Parts: sequence; structure tokens; C-alpha cells
Amino acid sequence: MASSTPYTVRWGILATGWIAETFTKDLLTNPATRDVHDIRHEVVAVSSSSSQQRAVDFINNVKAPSTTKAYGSYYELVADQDVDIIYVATPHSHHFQNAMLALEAGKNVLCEKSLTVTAAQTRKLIETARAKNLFFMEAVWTRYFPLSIKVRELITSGAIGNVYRTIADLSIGRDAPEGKIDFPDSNRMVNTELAGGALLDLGIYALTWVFQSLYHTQPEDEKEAPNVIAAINTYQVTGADETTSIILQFPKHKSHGIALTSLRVSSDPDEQGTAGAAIRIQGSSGEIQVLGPAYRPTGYKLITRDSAGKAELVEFTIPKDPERDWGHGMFWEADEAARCVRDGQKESKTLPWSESIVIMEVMDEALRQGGVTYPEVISTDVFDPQSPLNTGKR
Ligand SMILES: NC(=O)C1=CN([C@@H]2O[C@H](COP(=O)(O)OP(=O)(O)OC[C@H]3O[C@@H](n4cnc5c(N)ncnc54)[C@H](OP(=O)(O)O)[C@@H]3O)[C@@H](O)[C@H]2O)C=CC1
Ligand SMILES: O=C1OC[C@@H](O)[C@H](O)[C@H]1O
Repeated sequence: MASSTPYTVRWGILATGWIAETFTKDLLTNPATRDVHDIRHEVVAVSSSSSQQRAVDFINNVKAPSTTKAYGSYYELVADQDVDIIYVATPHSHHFQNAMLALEAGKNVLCEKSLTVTAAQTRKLIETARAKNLFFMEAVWTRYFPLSIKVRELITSGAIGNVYRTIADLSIGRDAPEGKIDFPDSNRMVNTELAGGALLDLGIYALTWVFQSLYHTQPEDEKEAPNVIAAINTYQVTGADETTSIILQFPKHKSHGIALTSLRVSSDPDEQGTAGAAIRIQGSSGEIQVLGPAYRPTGYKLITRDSAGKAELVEFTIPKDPERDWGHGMFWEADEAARCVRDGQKESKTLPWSESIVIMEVMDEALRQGGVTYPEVISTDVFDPQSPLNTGKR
């Protein structure tokens, strides 16, 4: 019989930026508010490469328990014996070195998207997790949304017949005068030293929908990596990709995925959803339209030949913890990680290691075709504990 005591997973937070704060607040929400009763999360330590004070401020800001430890370096966090799993929330440039630091110290890891800068780095992390028998997962939170689960079920149950095409867009209109993009050149969105660019930051979500609908749902023995054709415009100021369009062809399945991303135009110009579905999953007998944003979808429509203009929008709301007045939707991926740690699973079935590798290979290939390159210090697949990416020396 299942135990009625929830399993507690103890988290260490590596970095104190925007998403670290959002994710940690989700960890601190009451799981019962999303009807989860088998696991619970504890935030036991937070680390900042900038200063210990920054970690202290973070803990106060998110209203974590007063017992939460504050560290002024990533090294102290990965050595903490009370931490079960580390959430890596640095810019993508840092993920490889930071996640390796944690894995080498024997810690399970949930690492933000995009998982790494190159596919070779992803392979190295997975080899290390496998060799050390540790849990490792790419934090693509969208995959764990109840809406994503429902859409995958609709596809595998044949609700739209054979799925032949998916078109997915995540673009944010930050066009500025004189050819500029409305981010400071040093911002991680456009700074190649931080692996900036539309594809690694936003395009990953368009690819997530292509992969959820055309690859993940393929039977295991029929899995087929796609051919890739990419067009990329680079930002004249920094060399990062500003508009990237990828066609993914799955020849055996006769299907195409079209993944779009841009910093110049928006997939939702009025931020009201007026522009229509951000994602269209098209099958032989109908289509599923998902309302964006692609990273935090809000509803779907199932349109079939029988819909006769009456297809209804099925909305999904993200539960809030009334006590904290908070709920962003990142808790579902945290719940998945906690259950995997509890059950001794090293990878998530919803985003297996092999799939993360294929997705990184697609992004590698697209960037290669577009001539985008990143500095050696962030693209090397040689682990260096003393890398500036680990010490925080900027
Ligand atoms: N899942 C999601 O919805 C989202 C995911 N992300 C992903 O999370 C990651 C972080 O993004 P975000 O939180 O927006 O970024 P921020 O710039 O807000 O935070 C990044 C943090 O990383 C640490 N850091 C270490 N070295 C550097 C450096 N050289 N430059 C900047 N920061 C550094 C800092 O923390 P400290 O000083 O404490 O070490 C900093 O606060 C990215 O990979 C991004 O793709 C981002 C937004 C949404
Ligand atoms: O992951 C993300 O989702 C939300 C976006 O605003 C952000 O740039 C990106 O990193």
C-alpha cells in the first residue's frame, strides 16, 4: 500500500536571477493546491556566485524558511550533504560547467533550458549522470503542464488521425530603430558570451512542440531523428541569431515540423491571443491548436472534420496557492523531478536523455547552417571546475 507520508525532496538553488526566483516560489507553494499529495519540496540552500548577501536577499525575497542556508559560491552548494537535487538557473552559457560541477559532486540535477550550448556538452553531461547513477533532467517546464499531457494523449489516441505537420512559433517583438534589438548588448538574450540568441532561448519551445507532437509520440522502435533545414538572420551588433526558422523533416513518418522564433516580430502582438494559435498540430482528420505563449500555454482547440465550426476552446488555468498568492506552473516539472528521485529513476520518461540529445543536435545543426558561433569558454565540452563559469569571476 502506498505511504500516506509525502516524500520530501531537498532542493539547492544554483544562482539567484529571475527564473531562480520564479521556480523557487513555485517550490514553496503548497502541492495540495495542485492536488499533489505524494511528494513535497523543501528549499534547503541557495547559492550565488556574486555574494553570500545576494543569496540571503533571495531567501528573504522568496520567503523561504529562515533555516535555508545562503552560500556565496556554487562550490559550497554542491558540497552540501543536505541537498538532494540542484536546480541550475544560470544563463545557458553556464549550464554545462555548472551542471558538471553538481554531478561531479554527486548531486542530482534539474538544469534550465536550453540544456547546453552544444550537443556534445549535453552528451557529456548525460554520460556523467549515467556513470554516477544520478538523476539529470532538462527543465523544459512546458512538457509537464496538464495541457501538454492532454495534447499528447489526444495525438496518441488518434484524435486527429496521422499527424503530418506541426507549426510552432515563439517570437517576441523587440525590434528597435536603426536595426537594433531592444535589449542591452550585454543582456543574455543577445550576448553571445552568454549564449544569447532567439533559438537557444525561445526557439527551444517551438522545438518542444514539434518534438512533443512528432517525435515523443512515435513508438520507441520507430523513433526517427529529423533532417534539418534552417534559415537564420544574425543580429549585426552581437552576431546572435535574431530570427531563426527551422524545417524538420521526419522522412519515414512523412511528417514536417516548422519551428519559428524571432526577436523582431511577435507571435502575440497584442498579448491577448488575438493573433490565434501559436501552435498548430495537423493530422489527417483534424488539428489541435494550442494558444500560447508556447512556454506557458493557456488552452487548446480540437478541430476535426465533424467540428462544423463549433470547436471549443478548452482552457487550462494554473493553480495558485492562496496562502502565498503564487503559482507560475513550474511546480509540475519539479514534481516530476521529485518523483524520479524518490523512485530511483535517472531520467524522466516525459523528456528522456535521448530526446534532449536529438533536440540539441537539431539546434547545433541549425546554428551551424546559420553560421552562428559561440566563444570557446562556453562551448567547450571539457569540464573545468575552475572555469570562470563556476567561480563567478566575470
Ligand atoms: N523556464 C523558463 O520559463 C525560463 C527559463 N530561463 C532560463 O533560465 C536561465 C537563466 O535565465 P534568467 O533567470 O532570466 O537570467 P538572469 O540573468 O536573471 O539570472 C541568471 C543568474 O545566473 C547567475 N550568473 C552567473 N554568472 C553570470 C553571468 N556572467 N551573467 C549573468 N548571470 C550570471 C547570476 O546569479 P548569481 O550572481 O547569484 O550567481 C544571475 O542572477 C537561462 O538559461 C534561461 O534560458 C529563463 C527565463 C524563463
Ligand atoms: O524560457 C523563457 O521563457 C519566457 C521568456 O520570456 C524567456 O526569455 C525565456 O528564457
